[in-house]
Amino acid sequence: MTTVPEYLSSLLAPYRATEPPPTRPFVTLTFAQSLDGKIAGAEGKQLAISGHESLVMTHWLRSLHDAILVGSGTALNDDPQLNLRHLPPGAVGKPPRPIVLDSRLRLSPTCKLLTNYTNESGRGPQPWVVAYAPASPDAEWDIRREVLVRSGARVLVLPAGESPLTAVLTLLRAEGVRSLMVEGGAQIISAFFAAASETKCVDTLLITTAPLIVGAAGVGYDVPGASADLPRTFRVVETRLVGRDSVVAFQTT
Ligand SMILES: NC(=O)C1=CN([C@@H]2O[C@H](COP(=O)(O)OP(=O)(O)OC[C@H]3O[C@@H](n4cnc5c(N)ncnc54)[C@H](O)[C@@H]3O)[C@@H](O)[C@H]2O)C=CC1
Ligand SMILES: Nc1nc(O)c(N)c(N[C@@H]2O[C@H](COP(=O)(O)O)[C@@H](O)[C@H]2O)n1
Repeated sequence: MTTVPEYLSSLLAPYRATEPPPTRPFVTLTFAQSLDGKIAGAEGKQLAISGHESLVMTHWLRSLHDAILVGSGTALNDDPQLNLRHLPPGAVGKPPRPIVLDSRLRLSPTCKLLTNYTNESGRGPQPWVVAYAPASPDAEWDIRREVLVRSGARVLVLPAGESPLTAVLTLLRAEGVRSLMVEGGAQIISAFFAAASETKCVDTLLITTAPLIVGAAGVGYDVPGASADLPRTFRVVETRLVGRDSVVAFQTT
């Protein structure tokens, strides 16, 4: 198949056909988990949770968004590429802009996101790093920023302190991002669940569950007040088997 699966394009059609709110992009929160709700192994070890078919699905989903966001924990731990390399040969898809939410500018200047950008002849979009300004002048922070910029990143800076995710989303919308796919990791997923229940800032939630048990030492995520709040925030719109994995899609109520 060389075009986006119909169920994915229909899922996002309402958002792709309309203008997002002025304060945020359309947001899709998505991740892969085991049957026991783990997204990584002990000590954050990256796991191949998705089977081949659902991994391809995730790459099609990436192609339907302007940008894809991960936290700095994921960027440091997994050194992801966030591109479309698992699409089948001949497939045409627009690569999303990678964005790392990196409060303290910990991203490595030699990470794949930056080296892919600077080394590739047919470059994808420039990676953006969203950071928070230091509370007081900090020469080391200034150097880290300079190094990242020289290594190919665009660094966007929010005011000092942990800005709420709504401020991050407003900044990205002001910078022209109309649709944002959020892939993780654990802290970011938990923060988006909390923000979704408070402000309904997640339009689509798509969870891939693989038939694996990781065990108690694996990394999970938190959903505040889940049993009461999830149905108030999201309704199920699609459940399907994708290869050996089950995929459940929710949209905001
Ligand atoms: N199975 C899956 O689909 C995925 C699994 N993962 C796994 O997740 C793990 C990494 O997760 P974490 O260590 O929790 O790191 P994370 O990727 O959630 O990043 C956390 C960092 O994000 C930044 N941040 C900025 N604003 C924030 C806010 N409002 N709330 C929370 N964080 C904010 C902070 O610098 C914080 O340290 C890795 O083991 C990785 O393999 C990551 C993505 C997807
Ligand atoms: N969909 C999905 N399935 C898994 O099994 C995973 N481990 C992840 N992880 C996420 O994908 C990122 C890696 O992306 P690249 O393959 O390098 O493009 C990783 O950092 C997690 O965000 N996702």
